Amino acid sequence: MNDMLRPATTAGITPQAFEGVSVSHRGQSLLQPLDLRLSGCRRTLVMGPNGAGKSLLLRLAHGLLAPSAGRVRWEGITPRQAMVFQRPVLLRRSALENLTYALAVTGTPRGERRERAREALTRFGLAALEKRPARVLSGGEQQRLALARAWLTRPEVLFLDEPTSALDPAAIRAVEEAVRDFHARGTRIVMTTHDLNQAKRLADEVVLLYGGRLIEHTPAERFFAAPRTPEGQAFLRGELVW
Ligand SMILES: Nc1ncnc2c1ncn2[C@@H]1O[C@H](COP(=O)(O)OP(=O)(O)OP(=O)(O)O)[C@@H](O)[C@H]1O
Repeated sequence: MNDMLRPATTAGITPQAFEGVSVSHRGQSLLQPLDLRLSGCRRTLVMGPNGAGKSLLLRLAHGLLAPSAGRVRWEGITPRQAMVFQRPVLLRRSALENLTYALAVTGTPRGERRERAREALTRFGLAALEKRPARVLSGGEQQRLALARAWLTRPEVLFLDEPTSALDPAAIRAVEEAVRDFHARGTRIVMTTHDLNQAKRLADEVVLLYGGRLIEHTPAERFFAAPRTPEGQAFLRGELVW
């Protein structure tokens, strides 16, 4: 079986460790030294006010940004990963071609690409739009296309950076449904959001950042019932602004 098509397994996703990781820029500290370990097939929701460092944390985790100090390492074989952004990065091609291209890059035989791409379009409610240029799709449609593309690569870990912040309620529901589907298929989810209710709906655990500091890494049930820290309590009351 082509390695890219190997099903993700819930048990064996390599843990990821942040060890003394910090980020600074021109002498200014953006992320203070933090230790964090993400493991298992969990849904980790990264929360915090604007500028807290959520996107930095995700970019570090996905290897898009190198830490200024410390290291981010996989405690074993680097898993298949995908990342979905607030504004999807799509090719200037049709919706279908965006997906067949992703399959080509990941080594899927030419003869299988169209059928698999069409299956994914159907799954994400985009079958009628396959010929439409991806760049003219609505925000919600583009996000679903980005999720369909990620779906095809069967990631073991999916990073999502504020994937719903520009979407209407129906599109938000569709993205949340997709996140649940990824997780049910055995994908670890690491996702940033501003939306407390969304975090309540989706999270197994919460990472709270504030002012570039890691404040809490807590099981969701405990966090939403009674956060350990004053910052966590203030955040839940809507009083932690920046
Ligand atoms: N390339 C960069 N150069 C300089 N400063 C940066 C850079 N990237 C991020 N920052 C700063 O680092 C801090 C954390 O940014 P980050 O984007 O991680 O915040 P965030 O928690 O995702 O915020 P938001 O909720 O507003 O998206 C911010 O003060 C931001 O201005």
